[in-house]
Amino acid sequence: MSRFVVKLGSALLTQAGLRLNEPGISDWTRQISGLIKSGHQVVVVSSGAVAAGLGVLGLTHRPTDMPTLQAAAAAGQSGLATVWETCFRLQGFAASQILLTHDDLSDRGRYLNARATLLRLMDFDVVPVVNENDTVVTDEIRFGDNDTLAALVANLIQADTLIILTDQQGMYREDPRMNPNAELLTQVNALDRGLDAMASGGTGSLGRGGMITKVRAARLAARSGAETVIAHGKTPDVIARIARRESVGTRFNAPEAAETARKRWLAGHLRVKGSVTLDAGAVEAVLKGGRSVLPVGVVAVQGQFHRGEAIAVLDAAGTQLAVGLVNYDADEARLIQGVSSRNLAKHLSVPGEPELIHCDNLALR
Ligand SMILES: Nc1ncnc2c1ncn2[C@@H]1O[C@H](COP(=O)(O)OP(=O)(O)O)[C@@H](O)[C@H]1O
Ligand SMILES: N[C@@H](CCC(=O)OP(=O)(O)O)C(=O)O
Repeated sequence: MSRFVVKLGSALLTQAGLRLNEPGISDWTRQISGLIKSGHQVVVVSSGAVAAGLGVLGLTHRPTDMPTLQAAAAAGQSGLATVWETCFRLQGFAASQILLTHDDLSDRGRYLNARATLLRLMDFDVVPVVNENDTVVTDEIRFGDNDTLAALVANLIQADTLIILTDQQGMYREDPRMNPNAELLTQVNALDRGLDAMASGGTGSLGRGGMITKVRAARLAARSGAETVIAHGKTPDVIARIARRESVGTRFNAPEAAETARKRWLAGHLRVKGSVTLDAGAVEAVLKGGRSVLPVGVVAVQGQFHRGEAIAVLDAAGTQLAVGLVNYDADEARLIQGVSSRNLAKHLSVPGEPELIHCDNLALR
């Protein structure tokens, strides 16, 4: 048995951006049902609520303001879920709707709950259809694109393969909308940082993330050992062919062994309330030595956060190196930055742990 997350983007799920692509959804449900009948488990991550809602609201263009976008998502989501459910029922399966926000996945208790529910649904052969809960999220906490959400779901259920279906044959060396002669990449290493420069954030008129969010999603999925395949959703039998490991689209190999579940959960904190900047010695200790972040190596503290919350760890250039759970409030961290751990009592009335972030609570980016 293998576990798959199949993500379908807005570019595929709508017809001219105004109606749901029902023939497409019918064909993908047929393919996904085939996988389930062969003993595999599948979670679907489906975009398309906003695009479907535009038609319901009588709009001909995607609005830019949040209330109208959120209204469109609410108006479109029920129709989207109904189409998935109807199509799966015709294949002999039930479907279920799961709407998630970033907060659901950054709170450890809710994360574990979501995991248990998804796994239980699949035990019952009920197909979870996941989307972002667009109607309630604010700009600060939204994933925005469903590529990131799909990668976190792949981490959550420890999927073997994340399949991202879009309106291109895969990832090219350059955006094919800019250079139609760009070369299609068939096999890459998900951890190769060189891929970022080839993937632009440019999208079609409906998508949100472009290729860059897909590359980041592949890297995130690789944390739990999942491979990612990006392919064109209209390639005949694309899902079955990927499951048979045929060469379709771009396969992102996941070379590293899976991280611990706790570190994966930590790495999924994409929105943080603050950060600390490290000096060069501390950067080296954290990156190469796998060491804790000590107050003595901190040169600046940004934002307002509380003990136990997730914060980012930056180098002097502002590059995010890691995310970790901090042992002090921001105000305390400012008092002890640059201070040796044995001298904390001189700066704090109640000194706590010697580490600002313990290495067990630190996930490298
Ligand atoms: N290197 C690249 N290879 C392929 N597509 C790219 C690349 N860089 C940018 N893109 C763009 O990414 C788009 C797909 O992303 P997006 O529109 O967000 O679709 P979806 O809704 O499926 O997520 C493509 O149509 C393409 O224009
Ligand atoms: N949650 C949104 C989808 C966001 C989005 O457009 O994502 P994507 O198609 O992955 O670029 C919706 O249902 O409309």
